[in-house]
Amino acid sequence: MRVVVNAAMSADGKISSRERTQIAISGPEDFDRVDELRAASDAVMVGVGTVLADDPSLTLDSEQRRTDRVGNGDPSNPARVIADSRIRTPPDATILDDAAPTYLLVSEAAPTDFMEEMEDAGATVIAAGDDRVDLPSAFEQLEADGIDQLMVEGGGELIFSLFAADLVDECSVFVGPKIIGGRDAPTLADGDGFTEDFPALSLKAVERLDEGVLLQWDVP
Ligand SMILES: NC(=O)C1=CN([C@@H]2O[C@H](COP(=O)(O)OP(=O)(O)OC[C@H]3O[C@@H](n4cnc5c(N)ncnc54)[C@H](OP(=O)(O)O)[C@@H]3O)[C@@H](O)[C@H]2O)C=CC1
Ligand SMILES: Nc1nc(O)c(N)c(N[C@@H]2O[C@H](COP(=O)(O)O)[C@@H](O)[C@H]2O)n1
Repeated sequence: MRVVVNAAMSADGKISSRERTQIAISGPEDFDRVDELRAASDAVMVGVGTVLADDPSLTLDSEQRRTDRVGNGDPSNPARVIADSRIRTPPDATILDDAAPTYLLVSEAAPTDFMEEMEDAGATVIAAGDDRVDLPSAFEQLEADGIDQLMVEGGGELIFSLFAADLVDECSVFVGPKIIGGRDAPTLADGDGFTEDFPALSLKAVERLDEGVLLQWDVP
């Protein structure tokens, strides 16, 4: 499975403010590129922190792209994937609507009644890991279900874990014309951070977009 990380950060490297509310860092050109990347992916993933902060839909904005996917024999929207060890996703979260299939990656510590509630809401629950989602194992199960390209939008905790598990193939970051600041504001990769063996990136493309810059790296 190809794993493509895509996010937007401020000029000072923040993906949100310390209040963890959704901030539009991308401009219209970048949001359109994100929609195109979603359309080219089998599934779009975020961590439960992003679900709680943003209540995203993770679906396509463009009607034409939905029509094109159906013409190619795909569902109109890519599937949605949430890493949520103990099921903190609220039952009324937008990602549980019927606009696209949703996979909830949970751990064995997730309460059984919550798992049933999510399945009743239409989600496919995949359990992997004792206390926290074991991403390599969960990804094997997604791949077995036909997900060949997974786009990961964030947030910083999930992205760090993906780099730590050596699961990222490509990383695209839009750097927007804002300073957000704040030592507690989330960055592209949070978690515990690396102190050695820093993942190395190979620069693939640099492009001016909106009033910012799109940077694209391969992760060898
Ligand atoms: N500018 C941008 O492009 C984007 C910005 N954001 C912003 O990011 C912020 C949210 O980021 P953040 O708080 O880091 O949350 P994340 O979306 O990264 O979710 C993190 C949570 O995912 C769960 N999780 C389950 N398994 C794992 C695992 N193996 N590794 C890591 N996490 C796991 C954990 O909760 P548990 O232990 O309960 O399972 C963890 O706390 C919001 O402010 C949002 O607006 C988000 C996406 C894109
Ligand atoms: N690419 C990008 N640029 C920004 O400026 C952003 N704030 C985000 N946020 C991500 O998009 C999700 C919202 O998606 P929907 O519009 O609800 O489908 C949000 O949850 C973040 O993952 N991304």
